[in-house]
Amino acid sequence: MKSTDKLTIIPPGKPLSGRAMPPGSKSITNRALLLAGLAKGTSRLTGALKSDDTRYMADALRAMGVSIDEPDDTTFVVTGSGRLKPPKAPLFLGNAGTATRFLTAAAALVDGTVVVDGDEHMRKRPIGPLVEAMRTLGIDVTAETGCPPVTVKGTGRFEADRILIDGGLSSQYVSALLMMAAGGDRPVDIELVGEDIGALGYIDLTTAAMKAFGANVEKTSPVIWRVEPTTYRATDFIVEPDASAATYLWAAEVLSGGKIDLGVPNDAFTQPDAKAYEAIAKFPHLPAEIDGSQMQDAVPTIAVLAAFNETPVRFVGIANLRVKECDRIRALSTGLNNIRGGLAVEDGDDLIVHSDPALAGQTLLAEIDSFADHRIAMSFALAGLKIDGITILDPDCVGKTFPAYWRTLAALGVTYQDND
Ligand SMILES: O=C(O)C1=C[C@@H](OP(=O)(O)O)[C@@H](O)[C@H](O)C1
Ligand SMILES: C=C(OP(=O)(O)O)C(=O)O
Repeated sequence: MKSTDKLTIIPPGKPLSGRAMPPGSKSITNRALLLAGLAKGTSRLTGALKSDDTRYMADALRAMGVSIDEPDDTTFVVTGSGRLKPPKAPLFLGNAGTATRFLTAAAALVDGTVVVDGDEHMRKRPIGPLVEAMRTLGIDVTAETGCPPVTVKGTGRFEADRILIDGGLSSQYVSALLMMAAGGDRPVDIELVGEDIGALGYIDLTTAAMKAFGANVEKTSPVIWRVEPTTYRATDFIVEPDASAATYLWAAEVLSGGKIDLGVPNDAFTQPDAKAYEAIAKFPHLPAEIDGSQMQDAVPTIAVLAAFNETPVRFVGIANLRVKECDRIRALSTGLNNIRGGLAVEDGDDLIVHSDPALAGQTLLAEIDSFADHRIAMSFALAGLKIDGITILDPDCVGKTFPAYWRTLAALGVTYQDND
């Protein structure tokens, strides 16, 4: 589809049915790219995601001396030398949280200076806890604003047998340190401090990927992981489909009353957002309270679905949605209230969606600000399946994780108004 600054969705008026595959997992692709880049030898990653976030990771690794070929749309062939080289210029990582956090820690394994930077949105996303934890290892690292840009002056080694990290704002700090730790010269215990961490399932994804690349990592208590200094071994690796992307298709299915074949069973995912299936399958009887803490990226999907539910839904455990690509709690309440005033209320860091099944079939002209956030654009497109007049601004932002999103909906029978 051609690039456009707005896209109006025409409600299909029929159940959406057919085959629609989500792309490869962003989270797993970016872990596998990094681990393959740190390994010595050639790794073949298949089923991988090609999108803005994975391109930023791949290009950053290329800038650090890793050779990466792309023989087709879902494969990366990665050849590392076993050591990342200092890049000649700052690494620009757009608004890719995974790439930014993972490479900040990995930069400690580089003998030289690495500047990790991103776009104006990334420059507002906190990285202070990760920077502080790295400093306690004697690594020279600075982030003046507590957000990128981050400057890491690595020596290629670090000395630590214990790292304390507060993962309350982002589990990615913990994942970043875990992946770095296998490149050390002695066993390291990584210990969570502070209150809650977000989705623990992302840590499991990290340790599973590390093991696949030959690392020896073990959970020795509910808050401690021990990582042995194995470095990484090149391997062939299959990336599973993206569970967060799957949530839009699951929601489109229940909203339209159709049958969408994702080509992968809903219980085959190892990613945290796969938990969303259970909630989505209850539509139009979603629970009165949904804890989003362990399936954070699925909350926008379920929140828009909740607008059409029989009864109101309160989303709890979602405070760190405020520091994602945008403040997602605000973006959701703004978009829902734009569709119909009073549809959503922010209560502290909870979001209450005052459901109204009668929204379906109405014409309500609403231009939805995506706030440059792929998940806001993709979620509100779901409202356009039922309400006539929903226009998504900046629809191209879906390129962050699901570049084929609009084409995928079109293949299921969704049409768009030509706004030109
Ligand atoms: O580790 C990962 O792959 C991710 C962790 C989550 O972020 P936080 O840990 O920042 O909550 C999630 O929102 C993000 O899309 C991907
Ligand atoms: C929060 C997200 O991304 P990241 O933190 O990787 O930028 C997301 O994809 O919803």
